[in-house]
Amino acid sequence: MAYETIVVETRGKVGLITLNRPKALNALNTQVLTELLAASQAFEENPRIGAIVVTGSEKAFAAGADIKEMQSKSYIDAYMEDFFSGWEAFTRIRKPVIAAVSGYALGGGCELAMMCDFIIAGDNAKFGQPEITLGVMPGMGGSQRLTRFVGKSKAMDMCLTGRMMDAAEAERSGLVSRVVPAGELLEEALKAATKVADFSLPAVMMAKEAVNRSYETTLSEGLRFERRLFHSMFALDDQKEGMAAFAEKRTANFKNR
Ligand SMILES: CC(C)=CC(=O)SCCNC(=O)CCNC(=O)[C@H](O)C(C)(C)COP(=O)(O)OP(=O)(O)OC[C@H]1O[C@@H](n2cnc3c(N)ncnc32)[C@H](O)[C@@H]1OP(=O)(O)O
Repeated sequence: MAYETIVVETRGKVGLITLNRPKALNALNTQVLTELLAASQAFEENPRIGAIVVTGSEKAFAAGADIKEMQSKSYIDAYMEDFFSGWEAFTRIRKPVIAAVSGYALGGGCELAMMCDFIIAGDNAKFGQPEITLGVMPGMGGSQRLTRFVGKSKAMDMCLTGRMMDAAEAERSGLVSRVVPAGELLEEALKAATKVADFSLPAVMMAKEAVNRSYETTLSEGLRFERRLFHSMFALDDQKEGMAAFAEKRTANFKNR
């Protein structure tokens, strides 16, 4: 597929997707969604890829859903096409996905970052859910995911006032896993992704599935799910290799089997 709104590259075992609509600060339109899904699906199916990084430009990860594309929609348009539901497919990618956020991550941009497995932010990052200033509210998961990340009080503050959170506040609040100097963001994100990609892919995918399950179920069911997945890992060659490598004081050579 020829991509126009994203740039797709591989860096070793990492698939790198860069949002690329510089004139619109990477606003997320239907074409971006289609291309992002195609690229991430291609990485999902590529056995040489163990992790995916999604990033934007220095100024903007993404300044939101494309306001100009949606401004003239009617209620019936939005309802019949189940507007924004297509983004859920991105959350079904089973390989780990890291968001590397520099600059603005607003509205849908913040929501896309939260769909990833974790967020590494440049120290210039700004997160926000400013939809209220447009006469609407978050529609790509912000009211739900942001609340789970930062708690009710801060999520209400962000969604009701539309204010932005800087990188330091985002880290303190648990929205991002780490903050790095903006100039080193991509390098740090690729380093983290490469570290993940060097581990056993089935172990990584099961760990991702287990953490995600904690959002959807009770603690006792989640613990049971975790234990069952953990038990199943003793059927992996990679479990034998990982533990043998530890005992033999050498680096493990995982085969993703
Ligand atoms: C509604 C739901 C459910 C989800 C959403 O995501 S709605 C969108 C939420 N995001 C926003 O409201 C942010 C909108 N953008 C801004 O407030 C500003 O662009 C800024 C503060 C991020 C940056 O301001 P700056 O002055 O540096 O840059 P601009 O001149 O304003 O923007 C450059 C260029 O990009 C276009 N742009 C920016 N954001 C969007 C967007 N979300 N959708 C469409 N286009 C966007 C902006 O219009 C301008 O283009 P033109 O020069 O052609 O006007």
